[in-house]
Amino acid sequence: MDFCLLSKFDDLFSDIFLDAQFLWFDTIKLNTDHRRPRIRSDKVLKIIQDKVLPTGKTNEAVKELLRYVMLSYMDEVIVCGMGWGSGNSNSNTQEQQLDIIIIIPYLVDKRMMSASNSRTVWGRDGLTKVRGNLHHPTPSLSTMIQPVNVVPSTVEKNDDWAYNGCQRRSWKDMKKPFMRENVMDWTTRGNAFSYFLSDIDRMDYFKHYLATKSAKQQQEFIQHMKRYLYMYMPNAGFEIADTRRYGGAGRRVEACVTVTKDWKTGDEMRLCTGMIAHMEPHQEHELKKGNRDISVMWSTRKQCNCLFLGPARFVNHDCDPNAKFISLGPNSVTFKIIKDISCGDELTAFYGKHYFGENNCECRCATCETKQTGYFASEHDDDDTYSVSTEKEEDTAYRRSSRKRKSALHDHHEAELLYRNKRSSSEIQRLHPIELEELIGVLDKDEHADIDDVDGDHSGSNRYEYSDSSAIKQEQHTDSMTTATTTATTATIPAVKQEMDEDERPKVMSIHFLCNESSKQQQQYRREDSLPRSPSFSHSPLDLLCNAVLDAEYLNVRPKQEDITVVVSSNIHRDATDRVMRMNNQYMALDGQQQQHWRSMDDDDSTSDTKADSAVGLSPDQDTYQQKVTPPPPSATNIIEAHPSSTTKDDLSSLSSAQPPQTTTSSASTSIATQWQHGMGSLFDDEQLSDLDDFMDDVSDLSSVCSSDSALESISSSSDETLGHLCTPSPSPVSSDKKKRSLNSNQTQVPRMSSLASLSSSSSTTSTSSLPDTNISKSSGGKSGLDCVACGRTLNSETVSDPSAADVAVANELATWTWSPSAAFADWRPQRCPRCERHVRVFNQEWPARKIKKSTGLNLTGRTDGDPTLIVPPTKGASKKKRPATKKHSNRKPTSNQYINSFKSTSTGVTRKQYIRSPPTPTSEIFGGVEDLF
Ligand SMILES: C[S@@+](CC[C@H](N)C(=O)[O-])C[C@H]1O[C@@H](n2cnc3c(N)ncnc32)[C@H](O)[C@@H]1O
Repeated sequence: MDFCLLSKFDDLFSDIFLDAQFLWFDTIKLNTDHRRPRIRSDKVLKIIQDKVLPTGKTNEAVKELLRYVMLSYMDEVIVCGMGWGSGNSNSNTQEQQLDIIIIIPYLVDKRMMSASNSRTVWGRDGLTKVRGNLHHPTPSLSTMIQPVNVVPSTVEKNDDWAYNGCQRRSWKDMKKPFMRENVMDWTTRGNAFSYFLSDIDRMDYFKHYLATKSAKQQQEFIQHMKRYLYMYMPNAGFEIADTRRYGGAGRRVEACVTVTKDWKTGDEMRLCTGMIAHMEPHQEHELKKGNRDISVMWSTRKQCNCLFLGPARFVNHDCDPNAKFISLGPNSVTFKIIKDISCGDELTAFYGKHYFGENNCECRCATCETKQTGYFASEHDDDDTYSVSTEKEEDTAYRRSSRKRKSALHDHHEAELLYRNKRSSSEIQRLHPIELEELIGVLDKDEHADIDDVDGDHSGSNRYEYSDSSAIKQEQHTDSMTTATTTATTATIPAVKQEMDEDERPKVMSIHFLCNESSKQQQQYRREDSLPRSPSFSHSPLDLLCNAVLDAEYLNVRPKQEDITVVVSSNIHRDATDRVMRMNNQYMALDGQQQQHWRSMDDDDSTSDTKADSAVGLSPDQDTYQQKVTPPPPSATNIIEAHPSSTTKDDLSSLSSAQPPQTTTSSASTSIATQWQHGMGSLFDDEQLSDLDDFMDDVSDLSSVCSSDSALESISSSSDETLGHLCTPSPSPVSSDKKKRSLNSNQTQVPRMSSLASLSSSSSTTSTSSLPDTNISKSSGGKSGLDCVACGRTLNSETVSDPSAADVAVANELATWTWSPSAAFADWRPQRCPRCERHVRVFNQEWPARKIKKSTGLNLTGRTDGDPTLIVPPTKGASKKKRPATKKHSNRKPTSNQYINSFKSTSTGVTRKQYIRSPPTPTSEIFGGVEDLF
């Protein structure tokens, strides 16, 4: 697919399907000239809610979208006209002539515009203001619109006013004085407008947009639109959320993907897809210039950079990811789960070893934070690190100051070894009994299998059950067909080339299954493969041994691996000789049958891979590794949970000091999560749930925005005394300066705790995001004194730990917990946190009220202590429960009748739908208002 086009499509769809719906910040766009289209997002949402959310009918949604978007556009126009007429001096007073001004979009029939006898020219500022209130950006409107005067009272249904020119009539002909409501009434009855709109109806926006596109491009447009719609499908199992983890010092909000249900290892998230487009070097350069090269991937097969777009592009990198890229076809990518993921966790993949600088030295993933590597590596240890023994050097390979020097060497060495590894596979066979060629064969075969699978078995956890499945399959089929001609390519050579050519190695995600080359290219690769290898590598025993070691590792991991990019982890070199000798000895000691068995075990092992994409191939077995470094002693936190009152400080402190922090944290996280799930489980009765309920259940709080330290704070506040000990500053060698860098997405500053420090980023991404909002209300009483009415989190002001981030925080105001009333919303105070607001708007569900079937005395956090400060939103079974938070905010000024009504009904017992209408928020207020209009 053409890069330019795909990037434009992606900007458009991420805007209308994400930014305008789901998120309260704008995702990064690839085109600087992108402007949000003037499409009513509530209309789009309605289509999604009608067609996709309940039944997953994306085809119908696409049809509707294409048909109605222009109509929505005109609705907006009417509002603008009304706003202007009601308050501006350009319009006459109630008793006098009044022009209702309709802005006719540029794209609308030109005849209408030429027919207009416009008198009133809109000032750009006035228009900006009106439109600003409607949450629309203001592009160069002056070039996009033309004023037209219409006199409402005199325009009859069949008046051919548009073509005969607009006649100006007196507003006083109207029976009622000009009031906002009358205009609404008029527009609703809309004689003229019904005619007008029906005309517009035939000129829809997207059709116009697509008119200039070829049939293939139109197809791609629709296909890409569907990729975004898949996000809303009931069985999608993921959603796009926000995170500050990767946002740099300014804690910029970025997008991430969080899962909305539990995923098991081996599952494929086939509704979270991305498309890859080939990119020319100059295009890449352009992206780089604008700092928009976020989704660039290196295709080792195509030997070029590609752009990776679609919802899948929001998956962030983690050095110990829980998913890996897999192919849905030559240009289509999705994810395979490689570690069990709990609902609410962030989905992560491995981009490549050097994506974030040498050895990912700038990586901010949770794993790096836990291990104090990457961005979180200690400056403190740097200088000593490089000069110590080799083994130690490998242990501290990611230390910061030595990073450049070391990694340069490391990479060179690595690439060399890698190349030799490939080169001398025959020699290695002599050393090692398992045939490398065979293994590579398996890899290729598996890659085929993976792609073939797309067309075949859909019996996985997320198979397509809806009418669009055929369309999806069709796409996949097309992709697969293309793939069939290309998968024969041997991927190892480009991989080696990539590793070898240090200068050319791009800072890109490494996806290796891209395989769209022409057969000519494939032949070229094959030719290269058969060429004699470079003689520049020595054949010394040491080299051969290294090769053997690499192969030993290679063979040690699961051979069913689609990824082909091979990156050698520094850990691999450790105990290299030992391992080879041991393996050989063991193998040789077996009789023929056992050897056969050993091999088949290797073949069958489907659970050992823990690294996605390129890292998996040669990474040491993760389980073994983890067992080595983190023995599982009893966890202090577990004890606290089990016996909160009986655990003494001494017990805790001794436990705390007796075990490695990672272990404690990890256990704590798991344990708390389990406890919570257990508590919540008692609320639910899964078997009785309808399909819809299942979906609702799947939609969860995505805690990326949640301050992980808030959770810590909550935990610590829940057993303040007990945990007091643990809250002493960590004896970690990390300097205090460095600690500040453990910023993550925290808003609340709490002491770093030795045992709980890494709770916020406990191993992998299974961190607090999967935790409930335990004791949220206890931690509330924030400075602003506001709690989210749904989840109870405190809507407190942002505390930015990094002084350099302060200005950025201001810019991010709307995307944070911080609120500041603007002129437009002077009477509005936030009552839901952004996440809950989003769920209410999009899913018609108050988070986390869904799925709760009956009142069990448990509050929403799953605790049974009946804390009166905790909020229990009305649910199916407990709809009459009074919400303390409602009471708490009841003295606030209601902003609309609707608010008051729904407010009343809340206190008398309401349906869930009624409940979600209250209280007003910026979006609900606006959209509510606009809905009232039409
Ligand atoms: C493919 S995008 C992922 C989605 C991205 N967060 C967004 O909002 O569009 C890749 C970008 O995400 C950020 N990112 C992802 N993983 C990261 C990590 N482990 N460390 C630092 N930045 C990361 C970087 O800005 C990177 O360029």
